[in-house]
Parts: sequence; C-alpha cells; structure tokens
Amino acid sequence: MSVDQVTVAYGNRPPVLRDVTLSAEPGRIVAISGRSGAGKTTLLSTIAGLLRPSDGTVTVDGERLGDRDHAVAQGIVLVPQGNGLATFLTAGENLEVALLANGRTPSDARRLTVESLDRLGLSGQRNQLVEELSGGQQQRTAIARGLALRGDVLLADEVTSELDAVSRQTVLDLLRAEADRGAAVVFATHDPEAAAVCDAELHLVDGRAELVRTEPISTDQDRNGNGKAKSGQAGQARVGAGAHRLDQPPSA
Ligand SMILES: Nc1ncnc2c1ncn2[C@@H]1O[C@H](COP(=O)(O)OP(=O)(O)OP(=O)(O)O)[C@@H](O)[C@H]1O
Repeated sequence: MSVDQVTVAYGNRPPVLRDVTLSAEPGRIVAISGRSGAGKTTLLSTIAGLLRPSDGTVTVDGERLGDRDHAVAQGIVLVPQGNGLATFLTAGENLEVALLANGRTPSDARRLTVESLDRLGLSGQRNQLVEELSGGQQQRTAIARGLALRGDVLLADEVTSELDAVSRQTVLDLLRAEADRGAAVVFATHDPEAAAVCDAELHLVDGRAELVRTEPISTDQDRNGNGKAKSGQAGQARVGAGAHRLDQPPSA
C-alpha cells in the first residue's frame, strides 16, 4: 500500500495533510506519530477510503483506491480511534456481525470470534454488552474485531491509549503477529515508546510528514557481531523503562 503526495482537506478549510507520502509493506509495522491534531486519524481515514484526497493517490496492489467499499474489498481493515463498536450488542456480536459482513460463514464467524477475543484476554466478556465493558475492554474488543478480519492492511488508530502497560504490550505483540502473518500494519500513536518498537516511523507536524526512520531502532544488545540488527525474534518488541527490544522484519 502506498500513499503518494496526498493532500487532504475537510470541506473548504486549509488542508490538514499536505504532500504526505508513505509506504506500508507486508511484514512491517509503520508508526504514524505526531501530536494531537497533527493529522494521524486523517491519514488513516484516507487510507481506509473514508476521506478522498484533493491531491495525490493511495494505491493498493497497484490499484488506485476508491471509496470505503473498495478499501474493504482490498482487505484494508481499520481499528478506529474511539473503537466504533455497537454498544447495544455484546462484544462477541460485534465481531460476528463484522465477520458475517465480510463474507464468513456463521460457523467460521463464531470460531474466529472466540479465538480473537481469547487473544485479547476477553473470553469472559464475549456475552457482555459493550456498554457494560470498561474503556480498556472496549478498546481490546475493537482490536479483537480488527484482528479477526485478517486484513492485508491493518490500520490501528491509537489502539493502546486506554490500556495499562501489560495490555499495551499484548497489543503491540499482536500487531507484530499481524505483520508476521503478512499484513502491512500502520499504527497511529502519540506514544513515543510505542512508536519506537515499530519498524519505521513517519512523524506528522501540522499535516506535513517527516520520515523519522525506515529501520527498527536497535540497541547494542540487539546487534550481532557485524553490527546488523538481529532477525527472527518476532513478538519480542518491548516498551518501557528504556528496554527497547526490536525485531528486524522479514524483507518485504
Ligand atoms: N471531521 C472534521 N472536520 C473538520 N476538521 C477536522 C475533522 N476531523 C479532524 N479535523 C481537523 O483535522 C486536524 C487533524 O485531526 P486528526 O484527528 O487527523 O489529528 P490526530 O493527529 O489524529 O489527533 P489526535 O491525536 O488528537 O487524535 C485537526 O485540526 C482537526 O481539528
């Protein structure tokens, strides 16, 4: 998936994104960082087909992206900021409905729902109404729904903002697992520690993008004798307390 020199505005207002370019490849997690209001959600919404750029293009598998339906057909999954869950349904129903709409059979939808909620530690919440869940449980339900859909491109918008350190690490590990499965993961976050465990980082300032790095950050311990970052340690990215542990992604 690539974003080429995209400019996005809301109505007649000045553009929120200007000339933004980004490449997201299978097997890699790219962080979109930046302060509140910098344009992270706007960028993810554009990649999800919810907003149309006034200039530039979003391309998936060589095909220019159209509307949201086209994005869904192209396997672009969005875990939105604010969750986007139906609060009057149970956690499980939120997943099943999305899976059925995605063309899964009822039995597949049930199986994937159980599996995905379990990965997020939510087995006990499957039959609970979303409105009865805590903020963090709701956020994890939305992530479970996004993972269950097994997209080719996973857009995760501030998906760790409501979580404690342990749950945040679980979610970062799951994003890594999605990348290892072959998805291109785009993760918007204002948390520098979470951004640091991603493979690349694009920083937005007032709608303009600066590519901070295109390789994982690596500590001395993570380097082998010839100075190259170690590979094949999927799922071990760690945040917090200066203990960045980073994985070399498979070459895409
Ligand atoms: N629907 C909208 N209509 C008009 N302006 C909007 C709309 N949504 C966002 N904006 C504006 O676009 C700019 C970027 O917002 P966006 O939500 O993309 O930022 P963000 O980096 O995701 O912020 P946060 O970290 O607070 O979620 C802001 O100035 C915001 O006011």
